[in-house]
Amino acid sequence: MKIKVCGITRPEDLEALVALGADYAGFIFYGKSPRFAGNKLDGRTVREKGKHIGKVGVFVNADAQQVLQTVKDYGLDMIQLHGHESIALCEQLRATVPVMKVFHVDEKGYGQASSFREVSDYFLFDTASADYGGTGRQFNWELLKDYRLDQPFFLSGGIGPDDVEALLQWRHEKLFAVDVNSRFETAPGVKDMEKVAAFIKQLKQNIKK
Ligand SMILES: O=C(O)c1ccccc1NCC(=O)[C@H](O)[C@H](O)COP(=O)(O)O
Repeated sequence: MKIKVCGITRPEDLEALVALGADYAGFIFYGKSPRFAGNKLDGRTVREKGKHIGKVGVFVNADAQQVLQTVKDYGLDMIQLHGHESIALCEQLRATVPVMKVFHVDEKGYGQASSFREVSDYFLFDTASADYGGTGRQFNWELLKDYRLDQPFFLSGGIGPDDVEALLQWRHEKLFAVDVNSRFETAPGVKDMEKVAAFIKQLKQNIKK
């Protein structure tokens, strides 16, 4: 199982993630997020310090030009579309960069994921919220048990330091990565690297695939 740590806003946190062997770092390019990276990290820093980690840019209802310029500036390896982006926009962007479309999970299911299967490389499943993401709240993972699409998914939403055992127990053949964020912070955008280190170590040491 891969690990993505989202909401990185400090060069030292990016460096630490690389040293810890995290698979992906997430950078939020959504101005209303308290984890907005656009005014705290410049492209050169991210490209240089993030050479050995997958760099994922998180966008919410941004237009194609803004996304593509950011992909170029920051050397992003994948984009995470966390808002109400259309199938057409995903298709357009995917011609340049791999796309991970986000769906919010509730009792009704996991949104329109099946309609986006031709235009997404991955899905990310997060907790439903008006703020889009970073809620620190978990959804019931069992709601994904009937997920049968081809796309591998990132499991997200309120995953915290105490969830290692539950993650190791929970099995789904399409579970590709776990995404963590606000439960590993001392303040929004400031990661608690001791907690992140312990989480990565425990998960990587015990995971079977
Ligand atoms: O984290 C944010 O502030 C955020 C705001 C708006 C859109 C997305 C955002 N985060 C994207 C992520 O991928 C988070 O890791 C995901 O929502 C889970 O966050 P958390 O519940 O805090 O673990």
